[in-house]
Amino acid sequence: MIVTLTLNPSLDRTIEIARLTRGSMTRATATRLDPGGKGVNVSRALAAHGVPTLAVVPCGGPEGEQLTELLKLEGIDVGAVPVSGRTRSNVSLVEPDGTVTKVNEPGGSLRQEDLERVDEAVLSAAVDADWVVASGSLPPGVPDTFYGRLGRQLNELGVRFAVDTSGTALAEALEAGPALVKPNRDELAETVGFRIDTVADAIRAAEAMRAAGAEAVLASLGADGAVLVGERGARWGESPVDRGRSAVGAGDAMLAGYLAAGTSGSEPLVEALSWGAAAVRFPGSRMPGPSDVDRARVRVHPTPDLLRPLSGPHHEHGMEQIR
Ligand SMILES: Nc1ncnc2c1ncn2[C@@H]1O[C@H](COP(=O)(O)OP(=O)(O)O)[C@@H](O)[C@H]1O
Ligand SMILES: O=P(O)(O)OC[C@H]1O[C@](O)(COP(=O)(O)O)[C@@H](O)[C@@H]1O
Repeated sequence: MIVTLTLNPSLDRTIEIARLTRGSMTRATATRLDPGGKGVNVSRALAAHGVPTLAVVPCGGPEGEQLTELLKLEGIDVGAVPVSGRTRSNVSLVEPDGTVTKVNEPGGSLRQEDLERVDEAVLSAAVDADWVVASGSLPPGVPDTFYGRLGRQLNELGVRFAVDTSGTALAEALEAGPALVKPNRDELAETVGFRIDTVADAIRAAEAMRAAGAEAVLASLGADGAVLVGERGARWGESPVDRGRSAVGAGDAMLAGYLAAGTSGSEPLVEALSWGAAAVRFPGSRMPGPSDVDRARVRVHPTPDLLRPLSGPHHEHGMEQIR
């Protein structure tokens, strides 16, 4: 079983519009609502593939109730921890050329007693877990040391810990020696303090993250695929997408694919890339199931082209690269 922890889950509203014009009224052409947050998405992708998973989420207010309802409708086991702060809503505005403008709320505050109950929920579920995955931003009230401390507790239990976050929370988590981290290009650059312009830069940054404590680094590079750096060296692969709809949640689907490979015996980088590319083909943060994943399109390069420049500038969702 794979346990996910999303300390700052969300209701993700995706609104498709013809064109975003600041300061004017725009009518939506389509809209969808997904249960959201990075760990939540990992659980959704795993569940869609029949991989046992539990999503631990603090839930507050009517939005929290709606989140648990939506997750249950997708057949996901939810470890809901009731909290007083309201669950947030995040909005993505999507234009026909694929440009995504995203607004993420900070999320309701968590108090010390909320965090203790979250800890309890994760650690009791961890007893039966192959992995615990902590993903996403920390809501107000949560110290940057939270993931690092959780990682050390999981190490003592002998449970593998994966983390996908940013900033100081990521730097602190590295010190706990996680089995896996999944930075994107911006998170790599922010952590190591140099620009990531080529595959070689990404590999060098991933090596620096290993030196800081991570056992393996799955660094996602948007349209340029991903590098996997671990004790067996560095590998780079890609999975081109012709017609992408939304890269929101693609990193979460990719992480889910990597973890699922451990339970099925498949090649982790191929699973990661094929699940990530499948998510990009869907609107909003819809997660792919088995029939959506096309492993034949994945190219893992035996020798990475180190000098290959990465496409586009550093970006959050990068859909301008998909036409
Ligand atoms: N434009 C794209 N074309 C093909 N694959 C993509 C594209 N954008 C994202 N992906 C896939 O999704 C993965 C995660 O995307 P990325 O934007 O790097 O992460 P995150 O969503 O965490 O910011 C990539 O490694 C890649 O496999
Ligand atoms: O916790 P954060 O960093 O605010 O991110 C939350 C958002 O991340 C998502 O999980 C999508 O993640 P990515 O686009 O980074 O893959 C959304 O569902 C959610 O709105």
